[in-house]
Amino acid sequence: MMGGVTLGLIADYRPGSFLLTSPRRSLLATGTQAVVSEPDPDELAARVTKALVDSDAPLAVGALPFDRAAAPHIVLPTSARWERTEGDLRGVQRPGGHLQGIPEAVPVPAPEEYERMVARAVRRLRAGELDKVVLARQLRLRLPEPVEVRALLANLAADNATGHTYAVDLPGGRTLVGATPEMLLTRTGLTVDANPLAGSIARHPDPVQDRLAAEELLASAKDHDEHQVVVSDVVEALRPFCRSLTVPERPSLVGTSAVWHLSTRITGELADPEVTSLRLASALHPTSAVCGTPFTAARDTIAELEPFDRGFYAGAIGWCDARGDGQWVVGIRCAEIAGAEMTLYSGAGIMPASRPDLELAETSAKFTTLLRAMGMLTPA
Ligand SMILES: C=C(O[C@H]1C=CC=C(C(=O)O)[C@@H]1O)C(=O)O
Repeated sequence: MMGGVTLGLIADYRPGSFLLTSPRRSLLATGTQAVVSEPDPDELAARVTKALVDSDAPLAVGALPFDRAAAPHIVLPTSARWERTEGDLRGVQRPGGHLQGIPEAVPVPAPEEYERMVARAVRRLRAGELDKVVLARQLRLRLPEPVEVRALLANLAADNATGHTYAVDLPGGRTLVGATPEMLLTRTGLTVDANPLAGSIARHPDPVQDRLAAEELLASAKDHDEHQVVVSDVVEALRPFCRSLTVPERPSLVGTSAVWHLSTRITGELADPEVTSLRLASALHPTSAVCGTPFTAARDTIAELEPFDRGFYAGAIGWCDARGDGQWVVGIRCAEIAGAEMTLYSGAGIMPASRPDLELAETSAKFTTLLRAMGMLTPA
């Protein structure tokens, strides 16, 4: 099925591997020497660094869950390979079939209930109880056959060449697979980069309409406010670790295959070279791009209104080496896969000016990243 197609490292992906692509290079890690699942961020970073120094593992890979108190899943693999990301990644044949043809596709909550959730959140936001909250929903699919993760990864990478395609094994025989446009944090020596995204609009198959959608986003006060909340939070989270920080005045526009986003690239210089990328990722995550602000009020609102546990959705996925360098991305535009069962996740930032119908439409657009890679939607 994948013959003759340039897939880079994805061709060697096997169940249990860890894959993270970026536009320039991709990482495939295999085997397990040790697993670290300590929730305390300082302790986690210290244990992972010690394990790396004491072992011959080239780096540590894995995921932090959305809930800071829940156990992370960090693995010391037996081997890791880097490869330049191929410029001409192409997808493989998509299984095909329209969503209506899938035997079971259950939205959780039902769309009208999601709109009610958003309306409740908007009332709280307008009453000043919090400034922003990100509310997510699921789409649960039961497929006729187990999901072919490698083929799905190939399609995700082909459709989302400017983002990060990932697969990470989770405890309990589940795999989190996705293609995120959002880089949480990269540490290279003393340099730290973060690229928060927030404020979105669905893309359009017609180029003229697509450009109009992008302009609508760039002109939207609600989306700029939503974006600014995230930028301020990321800057505040990085400040204690950095000697200096550079923050552009205005966001720029980035596009995935499905959505336009407002994006800001923040750069900093670390004050302490001992602070690892894993420690920084734990300090930043979950940002208000996936949770909200103030943090505690947003987290409690999510726990109260969302009818499921996010698990590793909206967590952080990445790697860290013995020097502390590494990269972590935000675990969105993803699905948790267990055999023939697939749970897709999609969230939207809710602000006082949010409209429930538009937030529902935004989450539907975000689902299309996975649905298109599964061949369940005609490509735009
Ligand atoms: C929470 C998600 O997206 C976040 C990232 C970028 C833009 C977002 C927004 O505009 O709402 C979300 O904050 C998701 O895709 O599930």
